[in-house]
Amino acid sequence: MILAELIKDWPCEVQGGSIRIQINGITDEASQIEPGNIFVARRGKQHNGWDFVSQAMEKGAVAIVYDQDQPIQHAEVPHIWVPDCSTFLSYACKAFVGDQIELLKIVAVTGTNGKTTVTHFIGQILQQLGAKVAVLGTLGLWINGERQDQYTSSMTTPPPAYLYRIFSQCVQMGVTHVVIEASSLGLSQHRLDHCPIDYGVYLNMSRDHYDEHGSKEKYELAKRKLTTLAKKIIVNADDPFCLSMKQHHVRTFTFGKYRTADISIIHKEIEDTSTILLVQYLENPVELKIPFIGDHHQQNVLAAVATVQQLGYPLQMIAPKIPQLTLPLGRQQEVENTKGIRIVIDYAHTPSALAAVLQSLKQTAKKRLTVVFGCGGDRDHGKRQEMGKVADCYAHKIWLTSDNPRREQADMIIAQIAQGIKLTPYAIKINRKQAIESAIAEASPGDTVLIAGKGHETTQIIGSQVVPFSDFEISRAYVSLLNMGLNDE
Ligand SMILES: CC(=O)N[C@H]1[C@@H](OP(=O)(O)OP(=O)(O)OC[C@H]2O[C@@H](n3ccc(=O)[nH]c3=O)[C@H](O)[C@@H]2O)O[C@H](CO)[C@@H](O)[C@@H]1O[C@H](C)C(=O)N[C@@H](C)C(=O)N[C@H](CCC(=O)O)C(=O)O
Ligand SMILES: Nc1ncnc2c1ncn2[C@@H]1O[C@H](COP(=O)(O)OP(=O)(O)OP(=O)(O)O)[C@@H](O)[C@H]1O
Ligand SMILES: N[C@H](CCC[C@H](N)C(=O)O)C(=O)O
Repeated sequence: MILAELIKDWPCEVQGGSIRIQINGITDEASQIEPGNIFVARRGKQHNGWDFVSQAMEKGAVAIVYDQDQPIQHAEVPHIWVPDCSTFLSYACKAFVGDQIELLKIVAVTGTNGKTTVTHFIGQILQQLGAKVAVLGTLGLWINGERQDQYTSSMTTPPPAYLYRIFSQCVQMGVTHVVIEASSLGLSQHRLDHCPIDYGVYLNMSRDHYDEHGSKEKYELAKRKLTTLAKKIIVNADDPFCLSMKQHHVRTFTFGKYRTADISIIHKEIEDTSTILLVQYLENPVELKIPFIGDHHQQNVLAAVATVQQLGYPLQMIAPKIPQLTLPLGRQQEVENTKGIRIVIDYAHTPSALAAVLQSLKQTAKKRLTVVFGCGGDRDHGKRQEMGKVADCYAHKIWLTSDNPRREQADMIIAQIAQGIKLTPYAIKINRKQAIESAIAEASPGDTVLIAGKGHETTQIIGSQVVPFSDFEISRAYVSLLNMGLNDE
């Protein structure tokens, strides 16, 4: 593509070089520049992209985009001033891949909890119905249920330089539907600004990321942005915030527990490990046999069913696919053992997620319920005490430990969580491996041990160090020691 063509419809001022040059990509990460790319020198909270212009030039950048008052450094290439680098980045990455992505049906799911779960449920249902589906989010890129290891962004909602490259690859591979997670930070940081989203799904709204956004209001405003990006919104009518999104869009569809929703639950039965819902849309009720229990999973399945219905598949075709649904990695993942203890790994890292998973485990717990968890460093401080309160409410024993302390002190984070615990006995073990092993060692047959917060994660971030760490592998290794009797006293 010719640079002049790319920038002709965007407000900008150009100095130096020529804009009649061929470009072959755009990025704001200097280390990712390949010869022929444009470097967008974006100012962030940690760094100023302008400081990496020389690195970008050495790697072969052919133009620099910036939005600050800076003297030109490399007059041999065009310096393009734009009002805002982040929105330009989103616009330019989309323009670079062109109209081909209009061939894709794009669904974006937002909510405090359940985005990964619902995107994967939608993907699983569509795949069973014969579509070729890409699912993109916290667990990376999956196409028809297979993880694509070549995909490298660690973000839930990938920045534009990744997003549009993936869309373009999806078109080449014959993908028909792309289901993405729209995180609040992804929305506020303009990662999705020019994305042609057909359906925006609003799942739920509660506390998370208040510090990163600056306030509860700014977090909510970020979530609201999806109403301006999606052609139609699909809304959880049981959640007041989600329902209020109807005021901001003319095309809405609702799902929920009550008959006022477009798709609603008219009858429910809970069995040992499954839930049967009778749901209704217009006059035809259908039965959904959900292979899990827990109110949150009813919400997730209903959201997925509503979305697939809106994509054009009748409920009668969707219903037979529901019993085959599986939870994504690290979501209520069981660790098998011969000691009769139920050990569950789960990604709950917000107060409402922790409440949801503890509530559903309590429904089936035969004896005591123990929870092992911590809270992430450099993330919302206010949720820590709230998570302490939730654990206090449901568990018989709490083990407080580290969860990616990042640049904070793990013991300080734990002290903030402990402020929420009033009645339940708790123990502190900063070393997460020891905390997990102690909780399992202390459990008796019939007890349930929930290890929450890190789910599928395979690392622990301490300061600037990233060390291998998996709740699942540590628990599995420990139970196999127990199974061999090596740890019996
Ligand atoms: C708060 C936040 O989201 N920050 C993201 C944001 O940082 P930032 O805007 O402050 O950028 P910065 O790091 O100051 O860098 C400024 C510019 O310099 C460039 N740079 C920087 C350093 C360098 O060596 N070379 C270089 O070129 C950067 O690419 C960037 O263009 O842009 C960076 C580059 O894309 C991201 O790495 C960074 O994610 C941080 C690491 C992060 O952890 N984000 C998390 C909180 C996040 O976004 N999470 C949500 C999911 C949340 C959820 O699901 O609950 C997500 O969508 O992933
Ligand atoms: N609908 C829901 N309501 C409340 N909690 C939920 C819901 N769905 C899932 N959870 C809980 O939240 C945890 C994380 O789920 P999931 O990964 O699907 O959410 P997410 O929104 O994608 O999180 P993140 O974007 O931070 O990765 C689950 O392990 C479960 O404990
Ligand atoms: N997407 C979330 C995941 C948090 C997971 C938890 N283990 C933590 O590190 O806080 C975030 O980046 O805030």
